[in-house]
Amino acid sequence: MVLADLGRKINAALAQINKEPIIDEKVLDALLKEICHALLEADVNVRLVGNLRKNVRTTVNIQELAAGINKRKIIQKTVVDELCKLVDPGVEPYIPKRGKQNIIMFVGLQGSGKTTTCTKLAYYYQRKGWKTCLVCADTFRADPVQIAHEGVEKFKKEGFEIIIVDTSGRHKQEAELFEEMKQISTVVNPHNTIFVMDGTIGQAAEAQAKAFHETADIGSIIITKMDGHAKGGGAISAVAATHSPIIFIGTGEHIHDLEGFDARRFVSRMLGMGDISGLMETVQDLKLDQNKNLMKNLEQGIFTIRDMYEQFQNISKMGPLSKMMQMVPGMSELNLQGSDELGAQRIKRLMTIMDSMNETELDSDGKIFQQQPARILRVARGSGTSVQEVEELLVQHKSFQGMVKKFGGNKGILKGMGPGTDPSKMSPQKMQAKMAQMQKMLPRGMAGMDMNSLMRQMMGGGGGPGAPAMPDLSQMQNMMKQMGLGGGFPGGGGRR
Ligand SMILES: Nc1nc2c(ncn2[C@@H]2O[C@H](COP(=O)(O)OP(=O)(O)OP(=O)(O)O)[C@@H](O)[C@H]2O)c(=O)[nH]1
Repeated sequence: MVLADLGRKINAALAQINKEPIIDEKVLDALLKEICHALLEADVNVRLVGNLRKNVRTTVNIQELAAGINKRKIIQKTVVDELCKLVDPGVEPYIPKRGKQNIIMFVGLQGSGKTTTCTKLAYYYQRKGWKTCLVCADTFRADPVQIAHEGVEKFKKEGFEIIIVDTSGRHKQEAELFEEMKQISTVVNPHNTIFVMDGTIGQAAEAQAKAFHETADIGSIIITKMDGHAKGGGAISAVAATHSPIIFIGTGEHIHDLEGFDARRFVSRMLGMGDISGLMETVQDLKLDQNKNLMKNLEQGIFTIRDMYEQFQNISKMGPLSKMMQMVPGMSELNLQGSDELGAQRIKRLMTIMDSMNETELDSDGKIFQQQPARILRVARGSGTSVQEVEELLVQHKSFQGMVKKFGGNKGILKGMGPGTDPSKMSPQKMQAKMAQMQKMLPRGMAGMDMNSLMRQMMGGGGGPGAPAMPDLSQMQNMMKQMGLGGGFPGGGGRR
């Protein structure tokens, strides 16, 4: 993601002031110049960048700051606050209400990713247990207004809670598009109109957002295509043009590639500081607390084969592992997109093997297979795999057990995240402590690595027992293996 470049540049500028012996006007000017330059390069609107510079200068008055006050900290905090303001209009988005009918209308230009995003959003709510449906008024036929109206009325009668209306962006004339949008809006009377914007459009974003804002009562924004080469800065201007909050960003073409948006978390992730509360929410979404046995086991550092099976089931529902990894402080710079397919395929394969295990085996810690190797042959035959693959699964399980001991247990990261914990209510101190704890758990020497060669090493299947030892990379590979990613399986590949 190109935003990571922006984050890196801002980070470097912020870090630079730590090296300056004296913080004076000159240092502040140089810092602001660097930051503004980076923002402009990322296509953030010139006026917004100018505002940011002015606001920082107003808030941080070097002359008036008393001696002894930590000027560096004040400058850094002010810059982060201003970056957050860029993407946060200070307006609360519409929150759907349970048990009610929430009509959500999508608008946006052709190709912005509307239809894809409607589907992702419908799936997002469905996964969370809402009765959800889609009205496809995104049609070539001449009667989209009627289709939208009839569709919404039908689903209202049937008691759907989330009714998403997709509209068309295929018009030769902008005026026609806006007229149709108005007519559909009148007949479906949406609770929330979501403006979908392509994250790659750069400086054109502001004018486009303004035009939509003047016609439709835009309630929220979703920015798509924030994977790949989106500079993203242009789309940020949409917030200022519409005074509407970004609620999600699209980060790929798959149904899971929709991420909730929160200004502070976004900036924190962009600056490589991780997104602990996002990670905690994701972990909570795994509904560990509904599985009392697992929670109890984790706290004691126990992890049976069945636990692994259930976690794979949950993870498959949650979407790509790379999304979770990017929330870990220091991991955001790793572009793990390509490994998702591989991870998903691998998980499926491993689950097939576990499907052929009996109750005793599933509830065991895996040692039973070493004691009675005939079981391995039986499972391999039953699952249509090979002895080697079953053995690989057992190795995988063992490394997960190690991970659970590290992350779980009394001092683990999962401690305090049991049933009823709400990460959004966690105190900043506790959040900070968790973050520091996670950072300590990361493999040594990750910072400053050549990411390309790291990716080559991880995905190239060069790892696994027997591979030449690489001090930093082997640790990284281990971690990736433990998370179920990377080509590090012994004899990688197997039958697929
Ligand atoms: N990489 C990436 N591609 C996306 C994302 N969202 C949508 N796309 C792709 O963008 C293209 C256009 O998406 P659509 O959903 O058809 O766009 P639309 O706005 O509905 O377009 P019309 O139906 O023509 O109005 C498709 O190829 C999608 O797969 C995203 O977040 N990332």
